[in-house]
Amino acid sequence: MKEVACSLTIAGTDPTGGAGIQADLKTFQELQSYGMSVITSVVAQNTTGVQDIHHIPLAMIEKQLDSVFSDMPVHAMKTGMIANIDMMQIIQKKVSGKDIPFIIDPVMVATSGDALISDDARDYLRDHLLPLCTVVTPNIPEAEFLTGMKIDTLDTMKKAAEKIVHEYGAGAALVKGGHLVGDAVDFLYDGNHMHEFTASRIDTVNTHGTGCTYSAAITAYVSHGLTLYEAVEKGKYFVTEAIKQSFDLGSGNGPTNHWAVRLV
Ligand SMILES: Nc1ncnc2c1ncn2[C@@H]1O[C@H](COP(=O)(O)OP(=O)(O)O)[C@@H](O)[C@H]1O
Ligand SMILES: Cc1ncc(COP(=O)(O)O)c(N)n1
Repeated sequence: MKEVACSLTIAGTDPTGGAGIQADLKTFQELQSYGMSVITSVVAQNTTGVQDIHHIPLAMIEKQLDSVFSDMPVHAMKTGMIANIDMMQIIQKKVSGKDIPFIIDPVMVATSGDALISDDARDYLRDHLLPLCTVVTPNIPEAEFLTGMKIDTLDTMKKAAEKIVHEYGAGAALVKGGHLVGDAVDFLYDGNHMHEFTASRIDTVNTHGTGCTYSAAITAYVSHGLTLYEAVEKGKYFVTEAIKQSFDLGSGNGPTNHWAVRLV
Protein backbone atom coordinates (compact mmCIF):
# COMPACT_ATOMS: atom_id res chain seq x y z
CA MET A 1 0.00 0.00 0.00
CA LYS A 2 1.28 3.49 -0.85
CA GLU A 3 2.30 5.65 2.10
CA VAL A 4 0.90 9.18 1.92
CA ALA A 5 1.49 12.27 4.04
CA CYS A 6 -1.77 13.82 5.30
CA SER A 7 -2.44 17.43 6.35
CA LEU A 8 -5.52 18.94 7.98
CA THR A 9 -6.61 22.59 7.94
CA ILE A 10 -9.22 24.00 10.34
CA ALA A 11 -10.20 27.41 8.99
CA GLY A 12 -12.66 29.71 7.22
CA THR A 13 -13.34 29.86 3.49
CA ASP A 14 -12.67 32.22 0.59
CA PRO A 15 -14.94 31.65 -2.43
CA THR A 16 -12.42 33.45 -4.66
CA GLY A 17 -9.83 30.83 -3.77
CA GLY A 18 -6.97 33.07 -2.63
CA ALA A 19 -7.05 32.67 1.15
CA GLY A 20 -8.45 30.42 3.87
CA ILE A 21 -9.33 26.75 3.35
CA GLN A 22 -9.05 27.05 -0.43
CA ALA A 23 -5.48 28.41 -0.32
CA ASP A 24 -4.54 25.75 2.23
CA LEU A 25 -5.88 22.86 0.16
CA LYS A 26 -4.24 24.12 -3.04
CA THR A 27 -0.93 24.39 -1.20
CA PHE A 28 -1.23 20.90 0.32
CA GLN A 29 -1.98 19.53 -3.14
CA GLU A 30 1.02 21.24 -4.74
CA LEU A 31 3.30 19.90 -2.03
CA GLN A 32 1.92 16.38 -2.34
CA SER A 33 0.35 16.16 1.08
CA TYR A 34 -3.17 14.67 1.10
CA GLY A 35 -5.39 17.63 2.08
CA MET A 36 -8.32 17.56 4.52
CA SER A 37 -10.40 20.47 5.85
CA VAL A 38 -12.72 21.36 8.71
CA ILE A 39 -14.68 24.55 7.98
CA THR A 40 -15.28 26.99 10.86
CA SER A 41 -16.93 29.88 8.99
CA VAL A 42 -18.12 30.45 5.44
CA VAL A 43 -16.86 33.89 4.43
CA ALA A 44 -18.25 35.89 1.52
CA GLN A 45 -15.06 37.71 0.49
CA ASN A 46 -13.01 38.61 -2.55
CA THR A 47 -9.85 40.55 -3.39
CA THR A 48 -11.48 43.82 -2.26
CA GLY A 49 -12.68 42.78 1.19
CA VAL A 50 -15.16 40.80 3.27
CA GLN A 51 -18.86 41.07 2.39
CA ASP A 52 -20.37 38.71 5.00
CA ILE A 53 -19.55 35.89 7.41
CA HIS A 54 -21.67 32.86 8.34
CA HIS A 55 -20.45 30.76 11.26
CA ILE A 56 -20.84 27.00 11.08
CA PRO A 57 -22.82 25.72 14.11
CA LEU A 58 -20.53 24.55 16.90
CA ALA A 59 -21.88 20.99 16.92
CA MET A 60 -21.10 20.74 13.23
CA ILE A 61 -17.51 21.91 13.71
CA GLU A 62 -17.12 19.26 16.39
CA LYS A 63 -18.61 16.56 14.15
CA GLN A 64 -16.31 17.47 11.26
CA LEU A 65 -13.31 17.14 13.59
CA ASP A 66 -14.59 13.78 14.83
CA SER A 67 -15.14 12.60 11.25
CA VAL A 68 -11.50 13.28 10.42
CA PHE A 69 -9.83 12.15 13.63
CA SER A 70 -11.87 8.94 14.01
CA ASP A 71 -10.98 7.69 10.57
CA MET A 72 -7.99 9.36 8.95
CA PRO A 73 -4.28 9.70 9.68
CA VAL A 74 -3.21 13.31 10.30
CA HIS A 75 0.55 13.91 10.09
CA ALA A 76 0.32 17.68 10.56
CA MET A 77 -2.52 20.13 11.18
CA LYS A 78 -3.02 23.87 11.05
CA THR A 79 -5.61 26.42 12.06
CA GLY A 80 -6.53 29.66 10.31
CA MET A 81 -9.62 31.77 11.02
CA ILE A 82 -11.33 30.69 14.27
CA ALA A 83 -13.89 33.42 14.84
CA ASN A 84 -14.89 33.11 18.48
CA ILE A 85 -14.12 31.57 21.86
CA ASP A 86 -16.75 28.82 21.56
CA MET A 87 -15.10 27.51 18.40
CA MET A 88 -11.67 27.76 20.00
CA GLN A 89 -12.82 25.70 22.98
CA ILE A 90 -13.98 22.88 20.72
CA ILE A 91 -10.74 22.89 18.76
CA GLN A 92 -8.75 23.02 22.00
CA LYS A 93 -10.63 19.96 23.28
CA LYS A 94 -10.12 18.01 20.06
CA VAL A 95 -6.43 18.74 19.45
CA SER A 96 -5.25 18.56 23.09
CA GLY A 97 -3.26 15.45 23.85
CA LYS A 98 -2.80 14.53 20.20
CA ASP A 99 0.79 13.95 19.24
CA ILE A 100 0.43 15.76 15.91
CA PRO A 101 2.51 18.80 14.85
CA PHE A 102 0.16 21.78 15.19
CA ILE A 103 0.70 25.03 13.26
CA ILE A 104 -1.38 28.05 14.32
CA ASP A 105 -1.81 30.89 11.85
CA PRO A 106 -3.38 33.40 14.27
CA VAL A 107 -5.65 34.97 11.65
CA MET A 108 -7.25 38.14 13.03
CA VAL A 109 -7.72 40.62 10.16
CA ALA A 110 -7.93 40.09 6.38
CA THR A 111 -5.43 41.86 4.09
CA SER A 112 -8.33 44.22 3.27
CA GLY A 113 -8.47 45.32 6.93
CA ASP A 114 -11.72 43.51 7.80
CA ALA A 115 -11.82 41.82 11.24
CA LEU A 116 -12.19 38.05 11.04
CA ILE A 117 -12.32 37.14 14.75
CA SER A 118 -13.82 38.73 17.86
CA ASP A 119 -11.63 40.78 20.25
CA ASP A 120 -12.02 38.39 23.18
CA ALA A 121 -11.13 35.45 20.92
CA ARG A 122 -7.69 37.02 20.35
CA ASP A 123 -7.01 36.81 24.09
CA TYR A 124 -8.34 33.28 24.28
CA LEU A 125 -6.12 32.18 21.41
CA ARG A 126 -3.05 33.59 23.15
CA ASP A 127 -3.86 32.14 26.56
CA HIS A 128 -5.26 28.71 25.63
CA LEU A 129 -4.22 27.69 22.10
CA LEU A 130 -0.62 28.94 21.94
CA PRO A 131 0.55 26.50 24.64
CA LEU A 132 -0.67 23.64 22.42
CA CYS A 133 1.13 24.60 19.22
CA THR A 134 4.36 23.52 17.58
CA VAL A 135 4.65 26.96 15.98
CA VAL A 136 2.53 30.11 15.67
CA THR A 137 2.95 32.34 12.60
CA PRO A 138 1.82 35.93 13.36
CA ASN A 139 2.26 38.84 10.97
CA ILE A 140 3.33 42.14 12.54
CA PRO A 141 -0.14 43.39 13.64
CA GLU A 142 -0.96 39.92 15.05
CA ALA A 143 2.39 39.77 16.90
CA GLU A 144 1.72 43.27 18.27
CA PHE A 145 -1.60 42.18 19.58
CA LEU A 146 -0.26 38.95 21.09
CA THR A 147 2.64 40.68 22.86
CA GLY A 148 1.30 44.18 23.49
CA MET A 149 4.57 45.46 21.97
CA LYS A 150 5.09 48.05 19.25
CA ILE A 151 6.91 46.19 16.46
CA ASP A 152 8.56 48.32 13.80
CA THR A 153 12.14 47.02 13.56
CA LEU A 154 13.88 43.67 13.06
CA ASP A 155 15.01 43.85 16.66
CA THR A 156 11.48 44.24 18.04
CA MET A 157 10.33 41.37 15.79
CA LYS A 158 12.92 39.12 17.45
CA LYS A 159 11.93 40.29 20.94
CA ALA A 160 8.28 39.54 20.14
CA ALA A 161 9.15 36.03 18.95
CA GLU A 162 11.01 35.39 22.23
CA LYS A 163 8.10 36.71 24.29
CA ILE A 164 5.56 34.53 22.46
CA VAL A 165 7.59 31.42 23.26
CA HIS A 166 8.74 32.23 26.80
CA GLU A 167 5.64 34.01 28.14
CA TYR A 168 2.79 32.35 26.28
CA GLY A 169 4.23 28.87 25.86
CA ALA A 170 4.13 28.44 22.08
CA GLY A 171 6.52 25.70 20.90
CA ALA A 172 8.06 28.19 18.48
CA ALA A 173 7.16 31.55 16.93
CA LEU A 174 7.58 32.62 13.31
CA VAL A 175 7.13 36.41 13.23
CA LYS A 176 6.62 37.50 9.60
CA GLY A 177 7.79 40.85 8.31
CA GLY A 178 5.55 41.28 5.28
CA HIS A 179 4.03 44.42 6.82
CA LEU A 180 7.37 46.21 7.36
CA VAL A 181 9.29 48.10 4.66
CA GLY A 182 12.49 46.80 3.06
CA ASP A 183 13.31 43.13 2.58
CA ALA A 184 10.67 40.55 3.56
CA VAL A 185 12.35 39.22 6.71
CA ASP A 186 10.85 36.56 9.01
CA PHE A 187 12.24 35.30 12.33
CA LEU A 188 11.77 31.79 13.68
CA TYR A 189 12.50 31.37 17.39
CA ASP A 190 12.31 27.86 18.82
CA GLY A 191 13.19 28.58 22.44
CA ASN A 192 16.93 28.21 21.82
CA HIS A 193 17.85 29.62 18.45
CA MET A 194 16.75 32.62 16.40
CA HIS A 195 16.73 31.92 12.67
CA GLU A 196 16.32 34.57 9.99
CA PHE A 197 14.68 34.00 6.61
CA THR A 198 15.01 36.84 4.13
CA ALA A 199 13.68 37.45 0.63
CA SER A 200 13.77 40.61 -1.48
CA ARG A 201 10.52 42.54 -1.30
CA ILE A 202 8.38 42.06 -4.40
CA ASP A 203 6.58 45.13 -5.68
CA THR A 204 3.00 43.86 -5.95
CA VAL A 205 -0.47 44.36 -4.46
CA ASN A 206 -1.18 40.63 -4.84
CA THR A 207 -0.75 39.53 -1.24
CA HIS A 208 -4.22 38.15 -0.52
CA GLY A 209 -3.69 34.83 1.23
CA THR A 210 0.10 34.96 1.64
CA GLY A 211 -0.08 34.06 5.33
CA CYS A 212 -2.46 31.14 4.65
CA THR A 213 -0.24 29.85 1.84
CA TYR A 214 2.93 30.10 3.95
CA SER A 215 1.48 28.33 7.01
CA ALA A 216 -0.08 25.66 4.79
CA ALA A 217 3.26 25.05 3.07
CA ILE A 218 4.96 24.69 6.46
CA THR A 219 2.23 22.23 7.50
CA ALA A 220 2.63 20.18 4.32
CA TYR A 221 6.41 20.00 4.65
CA VAL A 222 6.12 18.97 8.31
CA SER A 223 3.62 16.27 7.30
CA HIS A 224 6.39 14.81 5.13
CA GLY A 225 8.65 14.57 8.19
CA LEU A 226 10.81 17.66 7.69
CA THR A 227 12.01 19.52 10.78
CA LEU A 228 10.36 22.83 11.59
CA TYR A 229 13.46 24.72 10.42
CA GLU A 230 13.51 22.85 7.11
CA ALA A 231 9.76 23.35 6.65
CA VAL A 232 10.00 27.11 7.22
CA GLU A 233 13.01 27.41 4.89
CA LYS A 234 11.14 25.61 2.10
CA GLY A 235 7.85 27.32 2.96
CA LYS A 236 9.51 30.74 2.65
CA TYR A 237 10.76 29.79 -0.83
CA PHE A 238 7.29 28.53 -1.78
CA VAL A 239 5.45 31.68 -0.65
CA THR A 240 8.05 34.00 -2.18
CA GLU A 241 7.70 32.32 -5.59
CA ALA A 242 3.90 32.31 -5.20
CA ILE A 243 3.99 36.10 -4.65
CA LYS A 244 6.56 36.65 -7.41
CA GLN A 245 4.37 34.88 -9.97
CA SER A 246 1.03 36.02 -8.50
CA PHE A 247 -2.09 36.62 -10.56
CA ASP A 248 -3.59 40.03 -11.40
CA LEU A 249 -7.09 38.79 -10.67
CA GLY A 250 -9.86 40.88 -9.13
CA SER A 251 -9.71 44.61 -8.51
CA GLY A 252 -8.13 44.54 -5.04
CA ASN A 253 -5.27 42.50 -3.58
CA GLY A 254 -4.95 39.61 -6.02
CA PRO A 255 -4.13 36.01 -5.08
CA THR A 256 -0.76 34.27 -5.04
CA ASN A 257 0.15 31.56 -7.55
CA HIS A 258 0.25 28.14 -5.92
CA TRP A 259 1.72 26.56 -9.06
CA ALA A 260 4.76 28.80 -8.94
CA VAL A 261 7.23 26.38 -7.44
CA ARG A 262 6.24 23.61 -9.84
CA LEU A 263 6.77 26.01 -12.72
CA VAL A 264 10.25 27.23 -11.77
N1 LIG B 1 5.78 42.10 -1.06
C1 LIG B 1 6.37 41.00 -0.57
N2 LIG B 1 7.49 40.51 -1.15
C2 LIG B 1 8.09 39.40 -0.68
N3 LIG B 1 7.64 38.70 0.38
C3 LIG B 1 6.53 39.14 1.02
C4 LIG B 1 5.83 40.30 0.58
N4 LIG B 1 4.74 40.48 1.39
C5 LIG B 1 4.77 39.48 2.28
N5 LIG B 1 5.85 38.68 2.08
C6 LIG B 1 6.19 37.45 2.81
O1 LIG B 1 5.04 36.63 2.76
C7 LIG B 1 4.90 35.90 3.96
C8 LIG B 1 3.56 36.27 4.60
O2 LIG B 1 3.80 37.41 5.35
P1 LIG B 1 2.83 38.54 5.85
O3 LIG B 1 2.35 39.34 4.69
O4 LIG B 1 3.58 39.27 6.90
O5 LIG B 1 1.63 37.70 6.48
P2 LIG B 1 0.05 37.81 6.39
O6 LIG B 1 -0.35 37.37 5.02
O7 LIG B 1 -0.38 36.87 7.47
O8 LIG B 1 -0.29 39.24 6.67
C9 LIG B 1 6.15 36.26 4.79
O9 LIG B 1 7.19 35.36 4.49
C10 LIG B 1 6.50 37.65 4.28
O10 LIG B 1 7.85 37.96 4.54
C1 LIG C 1 -11.03 32.71 5.67
C2 LIG C 1 -9.82 33.57 5.69
N1 LIG C 1 -8.76 33.21 6.42
C3 LIG C 1 -7.65 33.99 6.45
C4 LIG C 1 -7.61 35.16 5.73
C5 LIG C 1 -6.39 36.04 5.80
O1 LIG C 1 -5.64 36.02 4.67
P1 LIG C 1 -4.13 36.55 4.60
O2 LIG C 1 -3.27 35.35 4.41
O3 LIG C 1 -4.11 37.47 3.40
O4 LIG C 1 -3.79 37.27 5.86
C6 LIG C 1 -8.73 35.51 4.94
N2 LIG C 1 -8.74 36.62 4.20
N3 LIG C 1 -9.83 34.68 4.95
